[in-house]
Amino acid sequence: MEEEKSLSSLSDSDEVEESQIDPEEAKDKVIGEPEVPTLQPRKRYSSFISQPNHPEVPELVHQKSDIKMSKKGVNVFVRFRPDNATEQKLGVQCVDYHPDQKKVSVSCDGISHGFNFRRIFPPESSQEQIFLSCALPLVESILEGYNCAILAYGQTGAGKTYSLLGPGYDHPERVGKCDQELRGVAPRLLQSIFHQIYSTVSGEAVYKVYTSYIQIYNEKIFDLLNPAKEKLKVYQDTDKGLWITDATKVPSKNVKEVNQILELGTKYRVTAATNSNAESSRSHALLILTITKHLINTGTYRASQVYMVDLCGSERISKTGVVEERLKEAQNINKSLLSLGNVINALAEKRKHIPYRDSKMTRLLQNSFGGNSLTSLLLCCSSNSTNALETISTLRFGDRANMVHNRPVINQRESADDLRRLLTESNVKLINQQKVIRYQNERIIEMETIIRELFSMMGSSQVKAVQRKIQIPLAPMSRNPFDKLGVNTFVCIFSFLHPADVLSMVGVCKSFRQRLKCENLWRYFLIELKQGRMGFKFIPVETWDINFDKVESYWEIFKDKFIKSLAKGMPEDPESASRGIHLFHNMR
Ligand SMILES: Nc1ncnc2c1ncn2[C@@H]1O[C@H](COP(=O)(O)OP(=O)(O)OP(=O)(O)O)[C@@H](O)[C@H]1O
Repeated sequence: MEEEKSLSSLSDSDEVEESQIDPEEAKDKVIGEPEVPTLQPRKRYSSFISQPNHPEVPELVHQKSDIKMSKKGVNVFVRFRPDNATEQKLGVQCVDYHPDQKKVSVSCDGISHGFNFRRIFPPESSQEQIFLSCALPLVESILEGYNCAILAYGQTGAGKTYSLLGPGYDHPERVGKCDQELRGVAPRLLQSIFHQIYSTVSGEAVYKVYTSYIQIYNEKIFDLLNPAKEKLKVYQDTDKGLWITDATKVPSKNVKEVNQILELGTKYRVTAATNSNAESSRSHALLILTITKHLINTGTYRASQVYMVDLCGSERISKTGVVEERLKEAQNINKSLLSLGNVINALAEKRKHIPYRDSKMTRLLQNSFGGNSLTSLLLCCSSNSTNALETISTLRFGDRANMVHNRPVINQRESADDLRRLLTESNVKLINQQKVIRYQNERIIEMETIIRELFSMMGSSQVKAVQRKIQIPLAPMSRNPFDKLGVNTFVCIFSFLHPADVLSMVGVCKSFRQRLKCENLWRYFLIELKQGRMGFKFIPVETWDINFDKVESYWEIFKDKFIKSLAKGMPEDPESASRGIHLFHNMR
């Protein structure tokens, strides 16, 4: 199995050779294989998804959430579970739900306590509703490279494991075996993440997913995937962020593999029977997903960590009736939850010192509360009067968590190899462009020579005929026929080139740009643009019915954009260039 490394510490050498893995074949792989799979999105998965009832991803097809997660704040949700048999006998309902699903009031000893949260779920709410609100809106951010945390908090027996994982997740042999509609937030989130990964357009990104599963028991961190590893340590630095040394990270390709990891871990998670819960979790469990995304086109690596946290329940020792070993556990559980409460209070009050180091749990959740993470906190409560005090205490905790501000950022870094590759590609492009420019320049010189020869062969009567036709007075002293006609050789060449070529050459070739100082050339070019004749190399003069009176207004529109940097000198004879072009078209 691969050892834990911080996400951001993944160096290029950590990335194994990329291979395309067929998700079908991936299903049969066993956990703990040494190779790190790369999850290449497949186009065919996209088409699966567009078929509404395809068996591969049936329940994901129409999933939508009406919740918009706050990135800065902790998003607090509340779920009330149905009464159990004892509660039904001993108590009554003490909760009033407001129809807006955001307000709730709890009655205790004749006093009503009101609270506001992002959404409140009454006992009849389904597992799917919880997932759609608390977790689905995070999926996009997770795959963008944000850290996310989903935490279940509440009194013992209030439904944290049920909501986060599902019924049966306290028993290794029942992990992942519950009915589909009873699956909790975490398995649904995993499915959604893998679904998104495989349905991204192939070739854009390559993903890798690793899973870790740890527990905090009696203030020590244990690796649930390798119980021989005890007392794991938490480290933090500005570069690598927060990481747990030595925690096993298992490369995972699909939900089935993560379920196998959960199954393995659940064997070692400490649970015990208490008066409040026949299968009470005695440790805080953290399922940690590490997702790396390599964006091929930009050579960027993004990495996110997803914390799915099933906290132990707060409990009144007198009520739960625990003794000896269980009592020590209960004291430790309460102590760490108290530390969490203190951290939340300090953050809510914007104190300078936040006591993250008071317990292992608060240290590990440093990103989730007040740090680099998007956080969804699910408060699990009973709505029965026998638990009213605990419910109020849970809701007060959530009330303070509402005031906590986080600072999530996309975890991103560039890969040196990819940057080198992109640089080489740009250099090759540049060399090719330079070749094209050289070729074009050679052609221009060649054409200039031909045109000069052509003009020198023209007798003075021919030149006069041309002059009469276009009504340009001859400059009597000029020796060069070009000058006589008021035509610049380069202007002539310009009229032979495709305007798009001209523009691209101007963009890349300094000497070309310098020769194109004459404003009239630009006028000509703009007229061509305006008249939509960019597609023709030679423009028949018959169709060339430009109203020269309007040239000024075209010119005004584009002058600033095109000319400012290019045409510093004003033409000596503003008419000459356009006349020259006109002449050339007439001659052809
Ligand atoms: N929404 C619900 N609908 C039906 N049954 C529920 C619901 N929530 C919890 N339960 C049941 O209540 C019992 C206690 O739930 P669970 O073990 O999830 O509590 P917990 O908060 O994780 O407790 P602990 O902190 O002691 O581990 C379980 O039998 C569970 O199946």
